[in-house]
Amino acid sequence: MRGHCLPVKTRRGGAALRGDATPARFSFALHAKALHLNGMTTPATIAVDALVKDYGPVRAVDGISFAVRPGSTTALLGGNGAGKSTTIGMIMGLVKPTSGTVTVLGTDMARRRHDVLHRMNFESPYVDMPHRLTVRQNLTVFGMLYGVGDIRGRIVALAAALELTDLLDRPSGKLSAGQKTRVALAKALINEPEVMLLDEPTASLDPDTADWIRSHLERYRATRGATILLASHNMGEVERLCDRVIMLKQGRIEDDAAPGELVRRYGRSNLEEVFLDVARGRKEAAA
Ligand SMILES: Nc1ncnc2c1ncn2[C@@H]1O[C@H](COP(=O)(O)OP(=O)(O)OP(=O)(O)O)[C@@H](O)[C@H]1O
Repeated sequence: MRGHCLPVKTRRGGAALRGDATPARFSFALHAKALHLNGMTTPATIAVDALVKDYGPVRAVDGISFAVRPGSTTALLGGNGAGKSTTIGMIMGLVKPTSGTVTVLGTDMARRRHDVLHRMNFESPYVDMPHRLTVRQNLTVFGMLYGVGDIRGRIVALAAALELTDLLDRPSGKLSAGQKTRVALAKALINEPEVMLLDEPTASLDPDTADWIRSHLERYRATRGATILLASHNMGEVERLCDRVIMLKQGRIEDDAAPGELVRRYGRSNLEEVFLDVARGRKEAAA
C-alpha cells in the first residue's frame, strides 16, 4: 500500500501530497469519513473529527481531525505530553472526548462502540495484566471478552508464532519486560483485529526483540489487511513501519505526511531530525 498519494492538510493550512510513486487524481473531503481516490470512494477505517480532550484545565487534545486509510500503518508522533495516548484512548472508546467525534469502521465510537470493539484491539506495554494469572489464563480471559471461537486453538497458534509456548503456564507477573511485551502482542492479536491501536509497541525492548516484533506486525498487517495506528518515540520504527506520520504538538496536528516527504519538506536527512525541528519549533527549510 506504500506509495499511494493522499492529500493531507498541514497545520499551516496547505494541502500536501504524501507518498511519492503514484500520481493520483483525487478529490478529498478533508477529515471526512470517506477518502476519494482516483474517482473511487473508500470508507476511512478511522475518522477523527474536531476531537478535543480536556483534563480539568489541561487541554490534552486540541481539535484534531484526520482520516486513516484501510490497510495503512499511521504513526502518531510527538514529544512527551503531546496527546498521543489520549488520542488513542479516545479512538478505542476508553477515554471520553470533551467534544468532537471518532468513527471506526463506520461506527460512531461515542454511541455504538460495542458494535465494533470485537473488530479492534489495543496494545500498550504500560497496561498490565493480572499478575497471578498465567499467560494462558490471561489470554483465555481476553479471548472470551472478544468472543473468540476456538480460544484454545488460537492461543496455541499465537504462542507458536510469538514464541510464547514455554511461557504459557507461567504467572504473567513473573515475566521479563520483553516477554510481557510479546504476551501483550498476543493479547492484541487474540481476536485477529482489523484495526490495531498500538501505544509504543516496542518500548523497553532490546533491538533484536523490537525488530522481531516489528516484523511480526508488518506480516500481520500485510496478511490480514489490517489498519494500524501507533504511537511511538522510535523514529526508526516509524520510518520502517509507517506510510504516514501525524506529528502532534501540544494536542494539535503540526504536520501530516509520509516519512520521506517530511524529511524532504524539512530539508533533513532523517525523521529524528524532523522530530527535533518540530519539537523545538524550528520552521522547516522547505516551508
Ligand atoms: N488522566 C489524566 N488526567 C489528567 N491529565 C492527563 C491525564 N492523562 C493525560 N493527561 C495530560 O494530558 C496531556 C497529554 O498526555 P498524553 O499521555 O496523551 O501524551 P503523550 O503524547 O502520550 O505523552 P507521552 O509520550 O509522555 O506518553 C499531558 O499534559 C498529560 O499530563
